[in-house]
Amino acid sequence: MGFGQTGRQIYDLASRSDDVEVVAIADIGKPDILHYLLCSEVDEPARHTLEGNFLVNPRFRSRLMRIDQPAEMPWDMFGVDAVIDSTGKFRDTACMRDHLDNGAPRVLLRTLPLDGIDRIVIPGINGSQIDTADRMISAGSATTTALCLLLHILSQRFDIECGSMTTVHAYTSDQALQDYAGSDFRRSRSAAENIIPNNHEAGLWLGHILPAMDGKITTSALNVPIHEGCLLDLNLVVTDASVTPEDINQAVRDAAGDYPGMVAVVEDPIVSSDVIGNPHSLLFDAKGTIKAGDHTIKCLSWYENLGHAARLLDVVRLYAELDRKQEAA
Ligand SMILES: NC(=O)c1ccc[n+]([C@@H]2O[C@H](COP(=O)([O-])OP(=O)(O)OC[C@H]3O[C@@H](n4cnc5c(N)ncnc54)[C@H](O)[C@@H]3O)[C@@H](O)[C@H]2O)c1
Repeated sequence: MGFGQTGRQIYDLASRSDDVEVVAIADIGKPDILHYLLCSEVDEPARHTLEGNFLVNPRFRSRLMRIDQPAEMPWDMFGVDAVIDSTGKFRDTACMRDHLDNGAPRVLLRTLPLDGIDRIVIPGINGSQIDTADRMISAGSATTTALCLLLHILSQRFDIECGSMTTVHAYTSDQALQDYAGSDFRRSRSAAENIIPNNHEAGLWLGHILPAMDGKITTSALNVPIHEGCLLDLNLVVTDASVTPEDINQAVRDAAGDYPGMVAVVEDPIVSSDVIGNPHSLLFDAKGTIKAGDHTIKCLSWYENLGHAARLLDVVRLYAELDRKQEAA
């Protein structure tokens, strides 16, 4: 549900996979406009045609439904294995329950939840801990995934006392182009003209993903006037005063191979536009690591939304594989 930037990226990735099919799409948008938006951003628009209310690609046909509430979407008619909710609107358990009550065996949020759910799954970190009983799931967010992957890698090599993360984030579609009264003071200011400080919820949920990091990392965001490409700025206080920036860089280089397609290290002096279209969830910037005093290390990493769309499909696959094993047992 939600055929926005993330939904379209998921759909295009699925259309080029050999295992995931999108059978139905719920959005408030008209089918011809959704198709137009999809074609405006994919590499091969000719692969995607609109036939009545169906989006069609060489692998599958997806029924477009103009529905704006999870309680109204008849998932049982489509026999789905899972629903991905990428509207950003239905983040509480009551709405997730509506998806389940309408025949979705599982619902996967594209972003962090508002209240307690069964599990937050970050592939590469806790994907092996999933359970067949999980029904309400979140795949975190692009920022949460980048942060957790980096903390996971560094905490296996270094003792981290505490730290702070700021994501320098591309604007999101819920921000106003012009000043416009919203629910939050700063987010009511023009996204096109301002650096806008925001809270970031990743810190609240870190303990669910990396228990050892619970309460140790504060998180915030600066939304900036660029369309795509985000920079994770992580400052860590490490116990060992002898740790050097090169030690940190080498730890990430050594670990990157354990996270194929998810983590990579860039040695070139890149900028945000260089990361557009990069499917990694964490692109560690080896030139960005510096040290202050004896214990404070600062490092930079890049990511963009496409990597998160890929991780959402990874989470769908993790549960499909678990179900297959369960059925075979
Ligand atoms: N893209 C990012 O970098 C990013 C980062 C953090 C959080 N988010 C949040 O995650 C959510 C999804 O991200 P996105 O970039 O795909 O957003 P998006 O705005 O591009 O997509 C949201 C889609 O959901 C649809 N939608 C909205 N309300 C709906 C409803 N009631 N019923 C059915 N469909 C509905 C919209 O028409 C749109 O197509 C947004 O809330 C966004 O703010 C995005």
